[in-house]
Amino acid sequence: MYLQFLTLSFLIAVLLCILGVVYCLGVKNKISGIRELMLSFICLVFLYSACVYASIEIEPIGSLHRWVTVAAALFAAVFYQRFFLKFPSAIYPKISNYLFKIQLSIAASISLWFVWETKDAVKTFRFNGQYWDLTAVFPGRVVAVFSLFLAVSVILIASIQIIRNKDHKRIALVGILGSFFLNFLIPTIYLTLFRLGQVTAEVFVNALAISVISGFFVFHIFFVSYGGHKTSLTVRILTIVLAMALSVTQVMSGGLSKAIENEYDSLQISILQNYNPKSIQKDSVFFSKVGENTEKSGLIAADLGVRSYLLGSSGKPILVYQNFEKNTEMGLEYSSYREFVHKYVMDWAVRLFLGLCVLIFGFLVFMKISILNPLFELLKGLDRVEGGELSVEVAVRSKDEIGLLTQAFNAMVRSIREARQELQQYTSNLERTILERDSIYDAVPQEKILSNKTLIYASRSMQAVVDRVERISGREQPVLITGETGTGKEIIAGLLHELGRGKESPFVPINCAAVPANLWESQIFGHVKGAFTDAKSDYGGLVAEAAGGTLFFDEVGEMPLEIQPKILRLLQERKYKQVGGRTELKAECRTIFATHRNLRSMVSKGTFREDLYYRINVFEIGIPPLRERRSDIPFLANRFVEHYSKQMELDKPNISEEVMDLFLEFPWSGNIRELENCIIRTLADLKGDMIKISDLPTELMEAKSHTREEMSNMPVTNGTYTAGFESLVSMYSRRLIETALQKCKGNKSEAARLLKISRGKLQYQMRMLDME
Ligand SMILES: Nc1ncnc2c1ncn2[C@@H]1O[C@H](COP(=O)(O)OP(=O)(O)OP(=O)(O)O)[C@@H](O)[C@H]1O
Repeated sequence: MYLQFLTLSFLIAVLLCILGVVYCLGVKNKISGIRELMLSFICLVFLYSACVYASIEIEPIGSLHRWVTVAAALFAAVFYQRFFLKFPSAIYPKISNYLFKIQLSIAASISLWFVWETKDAVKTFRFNGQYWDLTAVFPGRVVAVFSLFLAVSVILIASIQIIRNKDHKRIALVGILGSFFLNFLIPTIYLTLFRLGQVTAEVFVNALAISVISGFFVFHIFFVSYGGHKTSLTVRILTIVLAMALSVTQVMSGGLSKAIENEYDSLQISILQNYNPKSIQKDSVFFSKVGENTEKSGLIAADLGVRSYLLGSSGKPILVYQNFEKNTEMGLEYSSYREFVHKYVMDWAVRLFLGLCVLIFGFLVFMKISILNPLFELLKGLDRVEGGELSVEVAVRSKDEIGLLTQAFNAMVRSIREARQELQQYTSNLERTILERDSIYDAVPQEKILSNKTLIYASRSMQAVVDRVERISGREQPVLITGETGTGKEIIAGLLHELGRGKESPFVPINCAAVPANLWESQIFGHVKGAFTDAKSDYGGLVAEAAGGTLFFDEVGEMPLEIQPKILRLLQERKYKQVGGRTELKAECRTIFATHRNLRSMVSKGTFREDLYYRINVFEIGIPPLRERRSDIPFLANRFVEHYSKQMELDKPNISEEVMDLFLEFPWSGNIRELENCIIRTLADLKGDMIKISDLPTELMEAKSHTREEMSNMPVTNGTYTAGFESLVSMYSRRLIETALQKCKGNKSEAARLLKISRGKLQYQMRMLDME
């Protein structure tokens, strides 16, 4: 048995198809590029086999494998199109479902038509020779037209998928058009030339095969690169390797069959001229058929009256044999065939080498662009990070493996950057706390009386906040107030408003977390009667209500993303339209925003618009949490006791020293609101004229007993403080961390939670104390 290159290429294709099916059955990841490559490759092989077999009458559909291929190809083409209609996202699902069913029915009908045309052969099981030469030409053409229609539609659908994907639209379209040109225009040109008799069938088939392979190659590179596949790098490499393998086999098989044919032609001529029946050797080995010129060779065979003969001519023996009554075929004798192939292979090996050099060069360029360049960019980014530049963001050029690596690198740099910011914040807080501690006992209370509240403060940090409010109160630009919940953002917004626009002007607060998503626009901008079902009358909206005064957006971090562009326009152009209204109205209010969220990190996560963030953040006022301005606590506590005892009609009680110490130590995660609530609850149940520990809400009493227990563990035993302040604090911190870690079995996150600090802070402390 002699394997020809053509057979080899078919074998490779079949093998790849089988592997592909096995692979696809096991793949769960729907956006795997490898799965997509395998599926479309299987369909493609069938599709083009059908086109070659059925459309071009190089050889009419004859043997069983051709018949099966054509029928299978019809179904493959339908599935191929279906695949692209659903991948990576479904296009017109309802219509495409109907389309799929109709196409399946057409494929089934054509297949049945084949069977009908060949019913005699099916009955007698005669799938040999050229049995269907005449009968099946017409359905063959239908298959060709149908398959080509499906193939064109596949490219169009893939183009739509790429356009819908939005990224890299233009370059992807260039690729698709290129592959369309290779896949369809080149074969069509060659088909026309072939029909006009300008090129031979072999040239046409070779042109078809090469353009299909390269078209497939280009199509895949572009579709996979820009279709958002996570495994696209592997697929692009696989595609190139596949294209190389197919090109080699195709060029070899095409060239070889052409060369053999030429050889036959010259041999036939010389044999027919120098025919001598006596030189024939019986029972020689036959390897291939010639098919052409059977008339003359048939005459020779008939003349000889035996089944097979070896004719010798010009040193090259050729076999003539008769296999059926009327069919006579010719072929080279095996040893001369082998000699011929060897000679031929050497000749073609050189050309192939040159071709492969071009492909390898292309592969290297691909490696450089797709892999090496992005990797070098990553290395450069790394160098900059090592040099302390943490604002590095390496551009993500694709969504493939290298793209994922770049994203991971960027995420890593981002978290280092955030950790450093956190650390800086922590250090400055620490410094502030130390300053506060020093000033706690000589603080002097200050008051700002607002229309409905009194702002009290004594700490330096709050003094700084109030100074800043006074400085910027006259400006028109938006102000962003940040700080933990309950720190007094709204009261500061009130101060800003009253100092700037005056006590008489309106102050309109809106809590962004409390507005239902569908009512945002009409609440802020107002609506005209009948603009929507519930708009029974005209409503001016909050912007109009705040005219001449201030519109205060509390919890701005909760503002829905869809409404943010409208607020941005309001701030930029100071104009807005009511829902259902036609005229543009002028906004005449000042805007203040407040949030307890970290808007900067929301921007980097894409949950808050960057442009709006920069627009509202013209002046930022950060309010420190209560635990960092403890000198305010005694004055706030006394003011709340005074205010609420009056409200509850009680005689104003005093706060015991022990309670005030606890107030100063307590972590107050809810800040001033928590302190205020604690005093209201205490007053409600108070008996007597002194607030004692036992009168406090349970969580504060528990905190007190824990603090006592913790304080008794302090490494100060003899009251001499010989170790000095720094080492005593370090020793105590070490002991606290050790006990927490022991309790949590070494789990740092849990220990940090127990100590009520962040994990990062715990790790930082452990490093400072040499505990790691
Ligand atoms: N310095 C202060 N002096 C007197 N009362 C204060 C002070 N700061 C805050 N308060 C009171 O504490 C409570 C909470 O304050 P406010 O509502 O302004 O905080 P917030 O930061 O806006 O809270 P949230 O983030 O929950 O909106 C209010 O009752 C307010 O009157």
